[in-house]
Amino acid sequence: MPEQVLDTAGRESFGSRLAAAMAAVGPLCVGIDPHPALLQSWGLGDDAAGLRRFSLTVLEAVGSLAAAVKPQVALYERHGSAGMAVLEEVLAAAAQEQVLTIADAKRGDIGSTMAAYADAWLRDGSSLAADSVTLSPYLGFESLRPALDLAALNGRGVFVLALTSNPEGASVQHLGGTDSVAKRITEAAAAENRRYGDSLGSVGLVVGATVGSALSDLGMDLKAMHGPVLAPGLGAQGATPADLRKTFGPAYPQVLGTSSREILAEGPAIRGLREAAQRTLDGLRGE
Ligand SMILES: O=c1ccn([C@@H]2O[C@H](COP(=O)(O)O)[C@@H](O)[C@H]2O)c(=O)[nH]1
Repeated sequence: MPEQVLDTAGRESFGSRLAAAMAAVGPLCVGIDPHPALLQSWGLGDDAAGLRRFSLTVLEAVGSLAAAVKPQVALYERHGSAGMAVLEEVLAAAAQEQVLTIADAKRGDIGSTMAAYADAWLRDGSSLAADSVTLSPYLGFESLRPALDLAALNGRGVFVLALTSNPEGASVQHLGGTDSVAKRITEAAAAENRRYGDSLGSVGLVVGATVGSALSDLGMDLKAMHGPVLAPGLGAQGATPADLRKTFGPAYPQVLGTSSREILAEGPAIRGLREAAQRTLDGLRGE
């Protein structure tokens, strides 16, 4: 088992909890993305009741096969307050079942507003509190400080966008060549993770499974970043577990592969969802 690391307030850090979950279960995160087309194919309404049934079914099916689940916040938000109430229930149900959560909210703003986002997603007692949240560093990595500090205080974590899985991301993230925007974000995350020594830090990055040779082209050292790497792009976006191993090389042990639509398309049967998640997990484990 990985070494247990404590955060500022003396609780087990997010990085330590995630490392333990990845060691116990494997490097799979399942995305909970209740797209309208999926709700329809599951025979559910595109409404709060449909969202609730969809999300709790996914959790029941894959909770024991996933180191974490990642609800896509936008797909709850499009239902307004009723959708956000369902998201609160899903986050609470995952916590009850001791499945780690990554709220895929991609928040980012000036520091004073960022503090409010941090309160929503990372503060004890918030109805939306998750184990971790995705953040956008477009206003500058340091603008994320309120979330970085609150996460470190509360045993929670963040995943900062570095190299996203969509082809358009390169037009911003690759700028600067060997001193690229993405490399600067990676270095800033590495600096945050120094407090955790050689253990997995609580400041992770999002790097798409689809980025090909970008890591070596841009000279990005994810191993030295010492944090978890959330890698979307498996399945529906075309990447395979073998691509992940090739793309991440020596940093592969830090990588949490995440897949949504490819697995979700096998619902609503619990068995279909579980088999799809198991196939992805086997691929990620190299079995
Ligand atoms: O670079 C990124 C960052 C986040 N995502 C999110 O991950 C899932 C992927 O869903 P699939 O159905 O497996 O394609 C989705 O919620 C995205 O918003 C990403 O794809 N790429």
